[in-house]
Amino acid sequence: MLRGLEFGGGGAAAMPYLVAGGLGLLLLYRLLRRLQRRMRSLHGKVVVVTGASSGLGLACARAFHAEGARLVLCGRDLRRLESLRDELSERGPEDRTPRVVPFDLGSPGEVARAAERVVEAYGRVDVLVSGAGISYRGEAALTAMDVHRQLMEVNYFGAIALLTALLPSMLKQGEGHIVAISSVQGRIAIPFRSAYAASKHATQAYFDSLRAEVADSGLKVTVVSPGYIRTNLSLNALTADGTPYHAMDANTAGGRSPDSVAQDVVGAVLDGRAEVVSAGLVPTAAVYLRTLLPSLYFILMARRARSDRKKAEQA
Ligand SMILES: NC(=O)C1=CN([C@@H]2O[C@H](COP(=O)(O)OP(=O)(O)OC[C@H]3O[C@@H](n4cnc5c(N)ncnc54)[C@H](OP(=O)(O)O)[C@@H]3O)[C@@H](O)[C@H]2O)C=CC1
Ligand SMILES: CCCCCCCCCCCCCCCC(=O)OCC(=O)COP(=O)(O)O
Repeated sequence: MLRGLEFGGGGAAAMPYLVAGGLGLLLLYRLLRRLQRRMRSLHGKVVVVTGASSGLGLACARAFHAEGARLVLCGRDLRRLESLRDELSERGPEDRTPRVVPFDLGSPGEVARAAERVVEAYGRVDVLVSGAGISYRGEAALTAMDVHRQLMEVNYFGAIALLTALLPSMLKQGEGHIVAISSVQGRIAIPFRSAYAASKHATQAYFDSLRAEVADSGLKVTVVSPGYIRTNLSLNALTADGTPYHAMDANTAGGRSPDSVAQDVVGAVLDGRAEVVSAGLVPTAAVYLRTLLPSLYFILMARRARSDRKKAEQA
């Protein structure tokens, strides 16, 4: 008994040393990661960015260019892609002038040809940032099937069609990095986002499978799951009948800056991370809640649906 008490007392006395040791190990781990990151470089790497004409993709293009990468810029809006190319070409040597490959990810016929032009641009692809995407706002029960299909076509099928066309050359190289820009809505589903959340859940699952399959081929796969970002996403979102939503949501307007999320994307590539949840406390907590206490999460989401519906009726 006495011995036990003595032991207990000794354990309490050792606690500060254990805490200090733990913190020391954590600091050492962070320091090593920072050193490792400094040793990796994106200089001269060929980085393909889809969705480079706006928002997060545009910010990623700027961030990778600042790291010394050679860029291939993709999107539909040629004018905005060319304007980004001109902006970046003024900031780097001529051999790093970005190439522009415009195409519609929602048009299956265009993707294979576009992939050829993407590889031709610099003769290789080191990093693919699959950032293009559209969102949606609507009641599942009232949503036209064409809208569900369009969300899947752009966010999921288009993205994996491009990747499938680029994979053989990346596998042949034996090194490369694939970054899927998903969303926290690839981990949790919220009301009135059925088509969007479904397309992002599909993205998460596909890239998790792929990561395992290419693990021994020298290719890394990162899924980035951001929370709200200040971009045009809500303006461009589709509604239940397929017409654009055309409004800036408060959540979108109050979201993180695209530049800071782009820094997380660059960091994830430099650190070779498998996944990054780039979101605030509440969306991140929601991801854990959905996994650990799903019944509570479902109750909260039913409440959210009721409240959103009431707000829409009053508006
Ligand atoms: N904003 C947010 O709150 C969040 C965004 N995300 C994700 O970030 C990604 C980027 O979105 P974000 O920057 O916010 O939104 P934006 O609307 O600002 O940008 C979307 C980009 O996707 C491109 N795109 C859309 N449709 C197509 C298409 N059919 N073919 C080719 N390119 C297309 C657009 O280019 P163009 O018009 O030239 O075709 C544009 O460059 C998306 O995958 C989104 O789901 C994730 C979490 C939160
Ligand atoms: C601190 C304890 C919190 C416990 C969690 C309670 C659950 C609260 C639910 C919160 C839901 C967060 C949703 C976040 C959605 C989001 O960030 O989505 C990112 C996007 O992709 C945005 O696309 P959208 O078209 O929806 O604007």
